[in-house]
This record gives sequence, C-alpha cells and structure tokens, in this order.
Amino acid sequence: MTTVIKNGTVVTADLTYEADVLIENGVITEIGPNLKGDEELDATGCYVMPGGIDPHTHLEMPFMGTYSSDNFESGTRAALSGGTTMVVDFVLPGQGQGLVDAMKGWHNKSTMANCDYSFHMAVTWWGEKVFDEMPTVINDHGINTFKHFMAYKGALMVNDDELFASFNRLAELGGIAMVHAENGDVVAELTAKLLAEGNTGPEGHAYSRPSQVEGEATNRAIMIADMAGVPLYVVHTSCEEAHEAIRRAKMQGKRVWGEPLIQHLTLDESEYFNKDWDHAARRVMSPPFRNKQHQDSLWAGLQSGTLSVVATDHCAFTTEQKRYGVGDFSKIPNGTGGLEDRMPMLWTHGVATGRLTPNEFVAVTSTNIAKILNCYPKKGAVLVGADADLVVWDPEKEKTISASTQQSAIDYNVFEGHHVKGLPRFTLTRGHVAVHDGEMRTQEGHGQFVKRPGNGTVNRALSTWKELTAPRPVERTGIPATGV
Ligand SMILES: NC(=O)NCCC(=O)O
Ligand SMILES: [Zn+2]
Ligand SMILES: [Zn+2]
Repeated sequence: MTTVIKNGTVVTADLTYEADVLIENGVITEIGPNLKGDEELDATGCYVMPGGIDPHTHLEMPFMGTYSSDNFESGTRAALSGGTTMVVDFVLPGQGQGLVDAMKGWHNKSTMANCDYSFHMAVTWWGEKVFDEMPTVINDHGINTFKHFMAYKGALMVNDDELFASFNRLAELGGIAMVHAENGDVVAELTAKLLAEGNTGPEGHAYSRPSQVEGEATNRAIMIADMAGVPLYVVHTSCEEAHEAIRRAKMQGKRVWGEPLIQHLTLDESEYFNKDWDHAARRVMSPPFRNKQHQDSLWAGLQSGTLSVVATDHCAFTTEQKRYGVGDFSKIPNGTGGLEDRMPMLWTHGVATGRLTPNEFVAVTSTNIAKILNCYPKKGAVLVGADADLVVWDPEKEKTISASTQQSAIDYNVFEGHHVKGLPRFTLTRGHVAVHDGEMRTQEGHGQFVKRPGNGTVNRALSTWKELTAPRPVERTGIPATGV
C-alpha cells in the first residue's frame, strides 16, 4: 500500500518548495509533482516537514523515590499528537550496575512505543565495568551519546575526575559526551542553607539553583571536553551564563552544542512565586525557569545558531507525586512535561513572531539533532530513502492547551491556558498515519529502536586534529652533556 501527501509545501532545514510526497513501506520513495498513491492525504495550505525529534525525554524514569508517570506508550502518543516522531530517552544504570544490563531494562520498557526512539546512556558512576562496556554500547548496541550529571549530589552526580576519565574514553571510542551542567556541590550547600532558614516552599528550588551554578558547570564541562578532545552536548541550557560559555567555545572552534527547552523559552521564574503550592511545585525542574533576559538570550542563540536544538526534558510527575515535597522543596520530584506542546509552542512563539523562519524551525526541532546524533538522513529529512516520519503542519490550526484534552498521563499541563496556532493536520511515523486531522490512530508497539553508530564526522575531525597536534618530543642534535 502506498500513501501520497498531496498539494503541500515541503519545508526542510534548507529548502521550501511545492511537491507531493509518496511513501511505500514506511519510506519516502518519490518527491515531485502529480504523484498518485492508494491513500491520499490532503496537505492544501500546509507545510510537509520532517517529524520532530525530541532528544531529551525521561519516560518511566526512576527518580527521587518514584517513577515519572508517562511511559513509552503515553509519552510517544503525546509526542505524535504534537508532531514529534522520534524520542531519545536516557538509560540510567544504578550504582554499580553494568551499562548493558541497564540498557536491557530500557529495551523492556520501550516495546510499547508508538513512534521510533533511541537511547542515550548515562554514566552515573565510574569504574572498570563502565570503561569496559562502553565499546560494546557504542559498537554493538548503537548508542553513541553518554550523559553525565554534574548535579544531584549523592545520587546521579559524577565528579571532575570521573568526567575527565569518561570523556577521554569517549574520545577514543568515537562517542559524544553530554552533560547536565549544574554545580552539584554548590546546589547542595545552598539547599541546606535555604531549608535551615525556613525557605521550604517550591520557590526555594529556584533560589538553590541560580544561573551561576549552571554557567560555572557548563564552562567546566567545555574545558574538560576540550582537554579530552571529545564533542560535547549540553542539555537543557537555560541561562545566559551557560549560553555565553557555549557561544565562546563555538567561536573558538570547539565542538559544543547547546539545547534549550521549550519550557525555558516560554515560561519564566514568576511561576515559582504563585501562591498556589501545587502550581509552583508542578513547575519544579532543574535548571529552574529563568527571567526574561535569559529567555531573550536563548532565543538569540537559536536565531544565530549558537544554540542548536529545542527539546523538552519531558519528565512528568503527577500532582500527588509533586506533593512528596510539601515542607521540603528538595523532595519535590524534579521534572515537567512538554512532549505534546514543544512544536506548537515553538511555532507560535518562534515562527509566528518572526523570531525563527520555518526552515530554522525544522532545523532546531529535527534536522540538527539528527545530524548531531548520527541518524541523518534516515531521520530529520524529507528525502527519497528517508523514513516517512513526517508532519503535515497546518499553520492556521489553533487550540488552547489544556490537561483535559492532552495525551500525557498526568493531571495538569505547565502550558495550561496557552493559546497555540500551528498544529499537525497529520503525523506519520514510518508511513503510518498516527494523527489524522485531530483523531489519534496510534499503534502501540509500532515504534522501533534507532541504532546510532559512533565515530560521526565531528568525532573523526576531532581525532584527526588531536593526532596532528599531539605532544611530540623535539628532535635535537648536539645535546649538551649533563652538567655536574
Ligand atoms: N530536569 C529535571 O528536572 N528532571 C529530569 C532529570 C534531568 O534531566 O535532570
Ligand atoms: Zn538534567
Ligand atoms: Zn533530563
């Protein structure tokens, strides 16, 4: 059976043109005028774009004494509803647990996915077992990205010596280092002080994680990555200090990418000062929401290319789970949702305001990350041979975001009441029409794991440069005799 998307305008990261798109067996087989297929999808007035890729999700994540409430079924259903066709989740090994063992657990959880997905590996502890298993994770299991938490002291955090050892190993193996960049030692000190002073409400979370803790850790990670010769991806870049470090590194030729979240771009710190405890606690995440100056910096980064990708860090906890932290903000599970709303919110606040072009929208929601993660052009492209992960985007379709109509399993939405204009008319996952003009037609288990090999082009360039500039002894003649 073939499907044809007719009468639309194809929008990719670099081109805009009128064409029909023909799909067979989940793959794009032809792009051009007057195509015919068994099933026709009318894209009149719409943009045909690569489906979104969200490179930062935590589905059914064990964290802070509970599990995030969206699993791979509800999470990927939410993703498709908003035009996202691939998610990348983080495998989190327990202390002392092997990487491959932990990965098996994630494969078991993800069999229910409605769209394609991939994994990043987290380095939550350091030892011989981790060192030894890294090559198999990259070469046999297709995971080339390894995340390091510089925060969450006493739980997921790793120290600088561990970072440097892991980064060196990744450089050698052709992997990419990722960091959650916040100074965990300082956060722990500030948290203890705030609690001792009676600052126990959700606003204490924001006070305990000022932008300096993020700027310092981002800069430190960049310098450590540079010394190791490994490419670095900084997740949830939320403030000017972190962006400034990334911007400077890029200008110096370092291979560093920054990832702002849709939440940080569109919601601000005033949320934490809401008189309603639940309202504020539902928005507790790390890093916390910032002020308008930081938001402007993030938008400017997307416009200029110093920031590369917009993600969600989707990690959804119910109100009941958030209430674990009544009387002590440090016990509020950290995380917010966003999978369903990332694309419509970014279109509304980015493209419709003139901050981003439609092509830049495609770049930051899909193509850039496909290239960074080494799965382009299978993903992130409208090209013959690419997977038919597509969104037919209707720029005139509008709605008001509400938890009562969302796909996510939780009981609220941090974007509640926000009006968006620009929504999917159709979302296709490997050719299957999962969203059909407002109707959900997802297929549980349709999603497949996407392997991403190591040694992408940036790794190869870095290792060539490293080899060229490696310290070498100077060849000398006439060396004087040692003095007595
Ligand atoms: N971001 C957050 O608050 N929760 C999810 C875990 C993480 O990415 O730090
Ligand atoms: Zn994080
Ligand atoms: Zn995260």
